Amino acid sequence: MAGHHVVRNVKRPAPEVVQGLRDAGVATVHEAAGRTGLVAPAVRPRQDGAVIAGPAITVSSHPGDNLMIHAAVEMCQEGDVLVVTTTSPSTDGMFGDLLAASLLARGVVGLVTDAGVRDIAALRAMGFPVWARAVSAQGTVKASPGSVNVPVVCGGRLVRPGDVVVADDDGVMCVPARSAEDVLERSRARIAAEEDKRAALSSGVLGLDMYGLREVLTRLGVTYVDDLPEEGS
Ligand SMILES: O=C([O-])CC(=O)C(=O)O
Ligand SMILES: [Mg+2]
Repeated sequence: MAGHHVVRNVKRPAPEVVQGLRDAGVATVHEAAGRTGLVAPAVRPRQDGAVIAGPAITVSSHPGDNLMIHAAVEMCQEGDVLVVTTTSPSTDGMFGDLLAASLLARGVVGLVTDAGVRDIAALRAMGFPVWARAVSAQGTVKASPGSVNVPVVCGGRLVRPGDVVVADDDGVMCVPARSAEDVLERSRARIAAEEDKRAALSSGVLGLDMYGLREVLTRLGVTYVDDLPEEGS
């Protein structure tokens, strides 16, 4: 489908599924998704301690131009996460406290962007969390067409509108809408298993024994010696 579009309809996943993935956190969800779906770590948290999850509203924008972010705000609903990408690499500060005020008014829980943000002190003070490739004061214009709610690539990951974006201090995950329930189930199983492991490790059990890693080391030819052998011996 050629051209630029603002797509109105987004199929959003069930709120319980979104909430469950948020509670599980990025690292667990990433493991549960078979170690797929992680947005590149260069798209990193710009505050401490924020944890969000929500359906993605996506923006494909011309670099250095935030016109389509303004168009996207109107498409956002309570609980959504705005995901902004540019059609070629850009670190321009295309998002700041004014746009955040607008998103907060619609109940949006955070921004993930492959480009830059600015007004970072104000964003932190107002409690609007952002995960961004850059912080840059570089200003942008409102002059070029783009699209809202089309599939985009953010930090090397495909993000479709309505996919579940989970973001915390560890980074950003995108869970495809069709596998969100399955990934939640696997996340819960991992959390339960990790409770037992945490208790064992805290009691002094070694990972070497708990995971059967002594055999792995042996198989890989790793040997234990009391002292490093002299060179040449
Ligand atoms: O207005 C802009 O171009 C971006 C910005 O700084 C804001 O949203 O506050
Ligand atoms: Mg500003």
